[in-house]
Amino acid sequence: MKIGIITGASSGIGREFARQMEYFYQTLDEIWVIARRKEKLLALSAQIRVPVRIFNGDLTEKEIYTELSNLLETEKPDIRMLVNAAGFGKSGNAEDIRRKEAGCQSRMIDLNCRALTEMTFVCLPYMSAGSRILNIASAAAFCPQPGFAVYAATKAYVLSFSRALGEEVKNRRIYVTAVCPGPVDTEFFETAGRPESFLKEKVMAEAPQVVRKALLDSRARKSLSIYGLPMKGAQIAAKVLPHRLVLKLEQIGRK
Ligand SMILES: NC(=O)C1=CN([C@@H]2O[C@H](COP(=O)(O)OP(=O)(O)OC[C@H]3O[C@@H](n4cnc5c(N)ncnc54)[C@H](OP(=O)(O)O)[C@@H]3O)[C@@H](O)[C@H]2O)C=CC1
Ligand SMILES: N[C@@H](C=O)C(=O)O
Repeated sequence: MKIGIITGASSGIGREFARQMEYFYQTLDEIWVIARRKEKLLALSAQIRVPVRIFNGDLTEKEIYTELSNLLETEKPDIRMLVNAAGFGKSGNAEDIRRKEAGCQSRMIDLNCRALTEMTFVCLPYMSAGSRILNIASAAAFCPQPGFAVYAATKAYVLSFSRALGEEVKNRRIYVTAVCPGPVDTEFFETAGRPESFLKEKVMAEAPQVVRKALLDSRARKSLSIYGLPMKGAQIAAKVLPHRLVLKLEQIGRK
């Protein structure tokens, strides 16, 4: 059985991957989707031609990994594509966030970093030559971001982990792509709060385009997928300019 697995499929970027995946992989037997909101996953499954298997759970808790591992062990599917999209952010000074919402940033690290890593290791034994992993990092990974400090740090982890893992599994012909979008119009900002920088509002992208580019880049075995000129510019700027200067420019961009 050939399958795709998508975390964070109940909304935004993850849901869009679920919608587009069947067109990129015409031979998939099932798509397995993971998120906490079951009703959203049920609604998604009604929109997709390929049978969808729903895993309703919290990726920061261990139960979901036990359920998934047991099923993988029983069914031994060939995972053709894993998309790690579950994640969240929170705008504001890190210390203020901690004062107002104790535990929020630790949960963010747990979901954005630990859960993504654990999902990858749970799935890798069931991946074979030509399989793909897409880890949703962010353009926030390119440089530290005051006002998004912990979030940007989690995404720097995702980018670093993905690129190193990509080298480690290359000899098995498994291809890893770190997807680094700038702001995308999804429910993300309901949790994160509207972007502090007016520049982010100006470059807001749509999930279908970001996902289409990511799937094409994955097909082309690229280790990095960056949608749109503004974010490509941001990546180059973060590479060539001293981060001290980029940090100053970011502070000017904050409202
Ligand atoms: N939107 C943006 O501007 C950008 C987003 N990203 C990244 O893209 C990814 C997807 O975000 P996006 O689609 O925009 O945001 P959404 O808020 O629309 O989607 C987040 C998804 O993560 C799931 N999720 C959240 N917490 C948990 C949890 N504890 N356990 C399981 N699933 C969870 C949510 O499902 P549920 O609530 O049902 O559990 C939802 O499906 C994230 O990693 C985000 O950091 C990167 C760059 C830009
Ligand atoms: N890239 C976006 C989130 O990851 C943002 O910077 O708002």
